[in-house]
Amino acid sequence: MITMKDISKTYSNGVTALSGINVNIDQGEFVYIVGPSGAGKSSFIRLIYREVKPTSGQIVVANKDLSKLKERKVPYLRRDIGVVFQDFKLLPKLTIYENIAFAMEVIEQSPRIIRKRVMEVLELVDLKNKARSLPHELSGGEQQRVSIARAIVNHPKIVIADEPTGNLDPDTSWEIMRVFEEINSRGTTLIMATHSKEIVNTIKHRVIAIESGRIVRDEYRGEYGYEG
Ligand SMILES: Nc1ncnc2c1ncn2[C@@H]1O[C@H](COP(=O)(O)OP(=O)(O)OP(=O)(O)O)[C@@H](O)[C@H]1O
Repeated sequence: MITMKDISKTYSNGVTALSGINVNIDQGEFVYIVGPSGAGKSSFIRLIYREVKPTSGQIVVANKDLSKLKERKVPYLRRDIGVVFQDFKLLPKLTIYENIAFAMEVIEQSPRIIRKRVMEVLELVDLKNKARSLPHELSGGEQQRVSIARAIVNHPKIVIADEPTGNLDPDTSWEIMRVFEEINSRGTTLIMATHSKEIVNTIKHRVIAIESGRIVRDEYRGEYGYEG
């Protein structure tokens, strides 16, 4: 599903965020990306949905070689990938329903299919009763569940989450994890960068640890491995 071969990334300011990255992630896996601040976790994640391009090496995502992918084909790659951010990134003037529907409108789905699917994902994240609310009327945890609903509405093969619980309290974080577990159990590959020792050590999955731009550990059912 995702293969990186000898990937390195040096930004234009000369900072090398990643080097010598070799990794293979299969369909249906759940992978935590852990490591100290500045280690390269976000850079790793951004490579997958081609928010950044590697300086060297090969990366294949959902059978697409990203080094060869033309700019105009990037939207097709993004259909295979749902992205969840720490700060939700909901559109403030649109209702919850409209925020999610928007992701389907841009790929020109019919109104009938949109209506059915949006209600389906709202049900999955248990927010049907908030469909007409605006984002600011929801709690942080609810807003994050909306952003997860939006990420999965087009049935992506991969969901990527960069610090999705970073702005949430522990109870709310567990709710978010329950939703991710449900999505992953239906066969979606899940990749999540996190600083949460509790989550990684409680809900066991593969752990890829990055330090100073290199993979230093890759374990199935691994531990967080850092303090704090
Ligand atoms: N767009 C950019 N331009 C220049 N340097 C960058 C850019 N993005 C990240 N970096 C640098 O690359 C290195 C890795 O950053 P990255 O954000 O990938 O780390 P991280 O592990 O996600 O950190 P954190 O846990 O703090 O989010 C850091 O030194 C950072 O300053």
